[in-house]
This record gives sequence, structure tokens and C-alpha cells, in this order.
Amino acid sequence: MTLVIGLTGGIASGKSTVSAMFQKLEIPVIDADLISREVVEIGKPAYEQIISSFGDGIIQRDGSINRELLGSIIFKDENKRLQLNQIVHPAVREEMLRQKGAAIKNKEAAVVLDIPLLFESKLTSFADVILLVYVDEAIQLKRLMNRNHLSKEDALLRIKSQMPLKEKVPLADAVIDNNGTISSSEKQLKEQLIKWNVL
Ligand SMILES: CC(C)(COP(=O)(O)OP(=O)(O)OC[C@H]1O[C@@H](n2cnc3c(N)ncnc32)[C@H](O)[C@@H]1O)[C@@H](O)C(=O)NCCC(=O)NCCS
Ligand SMILES: Nc1ncnc2c1ncn2[C@@H]1O[C@H](COP(=O)(O)OP(=O)(O)OP(=O)(O)O)[C@@H](O)[C@H]1O
Repeated sequence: MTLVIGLTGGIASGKSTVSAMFQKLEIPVIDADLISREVVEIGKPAYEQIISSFGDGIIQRDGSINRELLGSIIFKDENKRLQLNQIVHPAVREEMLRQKGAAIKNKEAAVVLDIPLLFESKLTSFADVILLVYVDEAIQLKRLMNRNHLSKEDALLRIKSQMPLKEKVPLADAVIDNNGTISSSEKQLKEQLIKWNVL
């Protein structure tokens, strides 16, 4: 029986860092962010819909979507963000479920669904258990600004576009406190996977 682990958190809380730990343990990860890049590639249905909704101005020289520009548009305008979500999310959900089915058919011991907006998109039914990567907002802000070279204002717009991380804690089955070192988070992950009989 494959254990389906929903992995979530907030932007820059450390999901990809923890996801890499799963991959090191040879536990397959289905990455919603990666899929959301694939479904908007040139020629895909979502690509055409995005261009017709947001205009040619977001197409870069190579024909692909200028993600930085689209991000700057949607994180300061909730309606535009919902409009983009309505275009992209259905295709992402469909592909995630396809890959999840393949992992179960493959009799994997566990499979991870790395979904940043798991709670916001009400996708808890996709997983058997939900693992939250938690970080205090001040550290989240600092890490996001450093990683994406964002101003404090732009970083806060992204953080505020999601459910507050503190509100996600009681909704999760387990929490990794990622305020400390990466190795401390790795130790917490392994302890949790032993409890879930995955390790
Ligand atoms: C806005 C876009 C173009 C920005 O691209 P960029 O490469 O800069 O960021 P990336 O896709 O790696 O996302 C980074 C993080 O931003 C946050 N984020 C992304 N989209 C959203 C959204 N619609 N609402 C809230 N947070 C979001 C998530 O925490 C995500 O992990 C891109 O994020 C996008 O297409 N978003 C819409 C699809 C989506 O919701 N993806 C996230 C979950 S599947
Ligand atoms: N415990 C940690 N200590 C120091 N830096 C960390 C730690 N965990 C993550 N980071 C760094 O913080 C940044 C955000 O981490 P990461 O990219 O894993 O977050 P994320 O939740 O996947 O973000 P996103 O929502 O954008 O997908 C990265 O630069 C990462 O290297």
C-alpha cells in the first residue's frame, strides 16, 4: 500500500529543501511547481489561455512566458491571480493525479505530492497524510528576499497571497520546524518517516 504524503508549507518555507531529502531517500516526489511550468510551455492549452488573458506583453523573445513579469502582475492583483489559477491549476491537478496513480501502480512504499497551495486549493483529499514545512515569518521573509532577490515589499506580497503559515500548523498531520539548520530538518523528517513506517 503506497503512503501518499502531501508536502506543503508557505513560499520559501523549505518545501524544495525537504523535497530533495525525500529524493535522497529514493522516495519519488511529484512537484506541483515543476508541473505548473510544464503545462504553460509554448503551444500547451494553458499557454494560449494565459496569452489571451494577460496579453502578448508577457511573452519573452524566445516565445516563452516571462514568469517574473507575470508574477509581478498577479501578486499585486488578487483577481488576476485567481484568473491565472483558474487557467493553470486544473492541468496541474490532472497531471499530479496521473503521476500519483503511476506511483501507486508501481507499488512505491511512499510518494510525495509537493503542493505549495495544498490547503488554499483544498487538495487535502489528494494525500493520506500531510507534512508541513514550517518557518517563522521573519525567517521566511529573509530567505525569500535572499533567494529571489526581491524587495521586502514584493516578498511580502507573495507571502500575504497565501494562507498564513501559522494557520496551516493545526491542519497538518506532522510539522517540520525549518527555522534551524537543514540537518535538523532532515533529522525531523527521518523521525517522522519512521513513525509512518516508511523508513
Ligand atoms: C506566478 C508565476 C508565473 C511565478 O513564477 P516563478 O517561477 O517566479 O515562481 P514559481 O512558479 O517557482 O513559484 C514559487 C512559489 O510561489 C508561490 N506561488 C506560485 N503561484 C502562486 C499562486 N497562484 N498563489 C500563491 N502563491 C503562489 C508558491 O509558493 C510557489 O512555490 C508562477 O508561480 C505561476 O504560474 N503561478 C500560478 C500557478 C500556481 O499557482 N503555482 C503554484 C502551485 S501549483
Ligand atoms: N533550514 C534552512 N536553513 C537555511 N536556509 C534554508 C533552510 N531551508 C531552506 N533554506 C533556503 O531558503 C530558501 C527557500 O527554501 P526552498 O526553496 O526549499 O523553499 P520552498 O518552500 O520550496 O519555496 P517555494 O515556495 O518558492 O517553492 C532557499 O534559498 C533555501 O536554500
